[in-house]
Amino acid sequence: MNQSNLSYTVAPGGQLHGRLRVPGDKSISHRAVMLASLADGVSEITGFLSGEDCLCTMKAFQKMGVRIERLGDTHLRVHGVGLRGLKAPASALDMGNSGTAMRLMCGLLAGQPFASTLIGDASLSRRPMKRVINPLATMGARIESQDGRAPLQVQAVQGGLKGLRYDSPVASAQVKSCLLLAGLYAQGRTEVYEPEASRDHTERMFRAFGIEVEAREGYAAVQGGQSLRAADIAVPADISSAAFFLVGAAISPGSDVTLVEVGINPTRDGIVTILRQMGAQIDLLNERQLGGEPVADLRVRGSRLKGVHIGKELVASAIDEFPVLFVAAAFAEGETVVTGAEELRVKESDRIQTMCDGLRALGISAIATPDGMRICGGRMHGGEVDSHGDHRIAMSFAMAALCAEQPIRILDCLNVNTSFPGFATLAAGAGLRLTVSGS
Ligand SMILES: O=C(O)C1=C[C@@H](OP(=O)(O)O)[C@@H](O)[C@H](O)C1
Ligand SMILES: C=C(OP(=O)(O)O)C(=O)O
Repeated sequence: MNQSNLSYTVAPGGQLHGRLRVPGDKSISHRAVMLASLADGVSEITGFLSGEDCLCTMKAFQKMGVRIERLGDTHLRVHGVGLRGLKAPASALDMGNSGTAMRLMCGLLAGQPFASTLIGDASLSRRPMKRVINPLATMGARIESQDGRAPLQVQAVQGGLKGLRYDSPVASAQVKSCLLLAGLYAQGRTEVYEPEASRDHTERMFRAFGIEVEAREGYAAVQGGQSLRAADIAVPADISSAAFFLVGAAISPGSDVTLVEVGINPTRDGIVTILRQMGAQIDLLNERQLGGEPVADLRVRGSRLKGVHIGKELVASAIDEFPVLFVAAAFAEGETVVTGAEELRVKESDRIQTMCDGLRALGISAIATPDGMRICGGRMHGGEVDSHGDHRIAMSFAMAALCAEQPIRILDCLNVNTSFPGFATLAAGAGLRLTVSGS
């Protein structure tokens, strides 16, 4: 996607109120489509995120011969073709803006008896793919790239893949899940060790589809050749989308918001831990299980926040929430220091630099470091920021307006649709003074 002329203008002040359901979890929606497509039998997915990223995954499987019915905006019926039932796609598979889709598909396609090509938009074509290409090559896959970047040409391999034991240098669920998916097609066992625990949705969903997987913190392993049996999946609301409202309500005194049915998987709940350390008032209500994942209703009320130090041990469990956490830090008393978060530099944008530039443009004192940021809480005067087409940056600065002194204009916001269709309407309904212009 090229730069869009869709912008947000958010008038300062206001509070957030209400009982809201943010859309379905992006990570879980991708995986649900993938595993349902590879299963024997018909699966239904409810609460599916019909954002651009997951729609790319859905279209990729349709191109490979999987019948997927859309029974509603968030309700899919997937006619699985079995582990070995995919057909060669007639043209390149477009993964849009989605790193998760490209990396997971790369593993899954490496096991197919046909060649395929994965492409993406300008942002995705800049992101590093050697982290999956190299271990897949050790398994016997042949993937050609543009010096480690998309387009990726995945070749059919004679003789199939072989399992591997991989010590991943990064805590990345995308790398781990890519290898576990390839591992389904490999001879023997595929094992992945990680420096910190990354999100475990793949492991949980493997079990739901009848795949035996051995998993513990920082380790996951699967035996090749297992078949998947169809399963119905109910997707929880996405904690990464809820995060914008958690921070928006936490920074604006008088706010009181309840976010319902939010996934609180312990590999994803770093945002709650960190905000509570900052002094936020968050209650977890009605904790229960949904589709093999823990969920709760999260009630958050405005409070005074204080700066904190966030180190590597919390990074993976809040990786996509740092843009909005930097906004919380901008309004907290004292200094917030984030370290061990260099992965933020290779997301949809360089999220350290983009956030630092934006915060400084709005009058906040922030210093980017190679692996994080130092932010001094203070007064935000408002102004114009560029999201660089990064959905999470756009939504984070929108929430900042709640405590700014002047309006904030945010450029290039179209990609909000990749993860959070309906954000502007939901946020405005809850009290954010947001107007959208352009297309
Ligand atoms: O596996 C996933 O669904 C994801 C893993 C994370 O990426 P990394 O695995 O690259 O850290 C995260 O940033 C991304 O939004 C979704
Ligand atoms: C990093 C993200 O997604 P992906 O890696 O799938 O593009 C995100 O949604 O913040």
